Amino acid sequence: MPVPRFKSLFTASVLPNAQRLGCGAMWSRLRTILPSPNCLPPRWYMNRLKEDDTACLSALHNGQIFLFHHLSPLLQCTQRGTLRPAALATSDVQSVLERLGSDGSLVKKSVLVSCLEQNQAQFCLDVGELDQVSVEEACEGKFLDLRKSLFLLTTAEAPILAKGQALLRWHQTSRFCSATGQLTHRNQAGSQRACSSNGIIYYPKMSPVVIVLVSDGRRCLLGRQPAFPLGMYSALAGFCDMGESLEEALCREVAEEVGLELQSITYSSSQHWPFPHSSLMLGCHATVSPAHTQLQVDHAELENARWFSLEEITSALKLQTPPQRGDSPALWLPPKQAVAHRLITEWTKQQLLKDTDQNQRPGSC
Ligand SMILES: NC(=O)C1=CN([C@@H]2O[C@H](COP(=O)(O)OP(=O)(O)OC[C@H]3O[C@@H](n4cnc5c(N)ncnc54)[C@H](OP(=O)(O)O)[C@@H]3O)[C@@H](O)[C@H]2O)C=CC1
Ligand SMILES: [Mg+2]
Repeated sequence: MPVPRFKSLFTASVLPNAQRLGCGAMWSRLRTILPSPNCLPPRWYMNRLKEDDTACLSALHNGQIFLFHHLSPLLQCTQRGTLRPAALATSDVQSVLERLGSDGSLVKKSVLVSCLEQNQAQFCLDVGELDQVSVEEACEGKFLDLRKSLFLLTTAEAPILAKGQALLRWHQTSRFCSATGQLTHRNQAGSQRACSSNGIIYYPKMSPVVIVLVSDGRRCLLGRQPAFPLGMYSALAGFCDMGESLEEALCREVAEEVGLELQSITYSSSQHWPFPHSSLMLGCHATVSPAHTQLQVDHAELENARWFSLEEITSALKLQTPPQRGDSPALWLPPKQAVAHRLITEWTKQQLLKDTDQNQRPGSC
């Protein structure tokens, strides 16, 4: 497809304004002069689909769907033996649903999650009301628990599944208005619900969660919850309390869970995480004084927490398969898609650089 001249014009002049004014307002002003949908940058096109039910329905008919069954995504095996989320053409999903006796309205319950470069929209749909095995056979895939999927998937589509599950769950649990008790109705994109009696609009909610990799300069601190897979340790995390800043939440969580006082905090990156409902994970690094590293683990929160050396972490990062019952307990780290993994990788790189710098100093042997 030829690159539209509009695109470079928007990127250079309109996009910065859109960011300043807020995309919604900017979109309303510009919708009359914009070119056809597949010339729009994907983010703008997504915004249009959220506001225009007819356009969204048409995008759904020409789009792709990731299927879920009771919130577990459908995965397919690739020729190389790896797993990938099944992105099915809407027309194919429609025929499968009809063959399995569902009426045509089910597909309209899809929620908009993403958009490919050529503005082909991607949706998620939960077909929990149909027989799981029949859908798996018809679509040549398997529905797999999302937590397990995130450990197995290496594709860039993993965050789309996480977002899709969070949105689907929100719709399943937000059918009634909390003010009037009346039914709520969703827009076609699934980005909001409105009360049928007083029009209050509800948007999907996320809980802010802080997550921190604490270091004493030589080692990093990881904790283990009883529900974690065998051998897995992760960075310390906790929900923000109402009114707390990121820094206050971090200091409180670390003090509560392991009894340490943080010296410095640096922000790293954030991530949407679909568990337990829908969280915005705010990832940070923090340091404690090497003189005060004694842990007081709160066993109501954590099964265990301990300091890990650089060697232990680098070996764990190389592990390809999770430890099995009966193995000697090896350290197993969170999946690559998790912000905890990113924090651990960043810390490891920083420590290796520090070691290299020290070895290259004049006089070091
Ligand atoms: N992506 C990643 O890399 C990682 C993500 N995480 C995620 O971080 C999340 C938080 O970590 P965790 O250590 O469990 O948190 P906390 O240490 O805050 O402990 C969890 C407890 O906090 C209470 N709580 C307070 N606010 C909420 C809320 N909005 N939703 C649910 N529970 C709340 C609940 O207690 P009660 O039941 O008593 O009310 C819950 O059991 C986890 O859900 C986990 O999935 C964790 C590690 C890595
Ligand atoms: Mg915690």
